[in-house]
Amino acid sequence: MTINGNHDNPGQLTFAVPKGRILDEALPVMARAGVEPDAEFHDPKSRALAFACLRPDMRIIRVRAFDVATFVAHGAAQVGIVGSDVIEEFDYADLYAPVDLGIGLCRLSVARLAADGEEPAGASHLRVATKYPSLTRRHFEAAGVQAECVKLNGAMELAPSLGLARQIVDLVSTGKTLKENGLVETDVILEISARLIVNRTALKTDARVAALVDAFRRDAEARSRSAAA
Ligand SMILES: Nc1ncnc2c1ncn2[C@@H]1O[C@H](COP(=O)(O)OP(=O)(O)OP(=O)(O)O)[C@@H](O)[C@H]1O
Ligand SMILES: O=P(O)(O)OC[C@H]1O[C@H](OP(=O)(O)OP(=O)(O)O)[C@H](O)[C@@H]1O
Repeated sequence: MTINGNHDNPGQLTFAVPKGRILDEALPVMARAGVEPDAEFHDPKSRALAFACLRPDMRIIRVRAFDVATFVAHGAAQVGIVGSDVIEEFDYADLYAPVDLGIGLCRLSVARLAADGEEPAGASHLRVATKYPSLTRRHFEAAGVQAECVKLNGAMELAPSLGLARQIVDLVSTGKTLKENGLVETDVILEISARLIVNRTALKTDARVAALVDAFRRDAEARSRSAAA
C-alpha cells in the first residue's frame, strides 16, 4: 500500500532509508529489529517514495542518502539509516547516531593522479573536487591548507584527468574505481560505517523510538559477538 503524506496519521513513526547501496545490507538488519516494508517496496516498477510497514504504526520512506539525515534532523522522519560520512558532513545538532550497524563499510579518502607529483611543499591553497565540502575543508584546514572545493555529486574520479581539480575526496572501498581511473589514495580522512540515526526530540518524547534503538543495538551487539567468536 502506498502512503501519501502523513497528515492523516500523526501518530505514525517514519523510518528513512537511503536508496543506494546500503539498502541491501540494511534490509535484513531492519527486519531483525521488526522494521519490514510491504511488498510494493520491492517492486522495481513502483514510483512510490513512502511505503507501509508490516508494523502498522510505522511507514518507510526511501530517499537519497544525504536526505535521510536532513529528514531525521528536522523531525520529518524520527529514525533512519545512513553512512557516518553523511552524519559527519552535516553535523546536525538534532541528530543522534546511537548505533553503529557495522554495514556499509568504506572510507573517505584523498586521491590524486598516480602520474602527478607531490603538492609543492608549503602550498597553502589547493582545489579539490568532492561531494563532501565540509569534511574536506576541515581535513585540509587541520594541516593549515585552504581547500577550494568544487562540489560534484558523483564520478569525482574524472576530475583530476580533466583538469577540474588536482585532488579529489571521495569514498573508497575496494579501491577499484580509483585504480581504473589512474588515481592513488594519499590520505584517509574517515573510516565509515552505516549508523542508526534518530531525531533527539523524538527519542525523548516517543518510547517507540527508544525501543527501536534498543532492538537495533541488541542486533548489532549480537552480530559483533558472533563475528568475534
Ligand atoms: N563503495 C562503497 N562501499 C561501501 N559503502 C559505500 C560505498 N560507496 C558508498 N557507500 C556508503 O553508502 C552510502 C550511499 O552511497 P551511494 O553511492 O549509494 O550513494 P549515492 O548513489 O552517491 O547517493 P545519491 O544518489 O543518493 O546521492 C554512502 O554515504 C556511504 O556511506
Ligand atoms: O573503491 P570502490 O570499491 O571502487 O568503491 C568506490 C566507489 O563507490 C562509490 O560510488 P558508487 O559506485 O556508489 O557510485 P556513485 O559515483 O554514483 O556514488 C564511490 O563514490 C566510489 O566511486
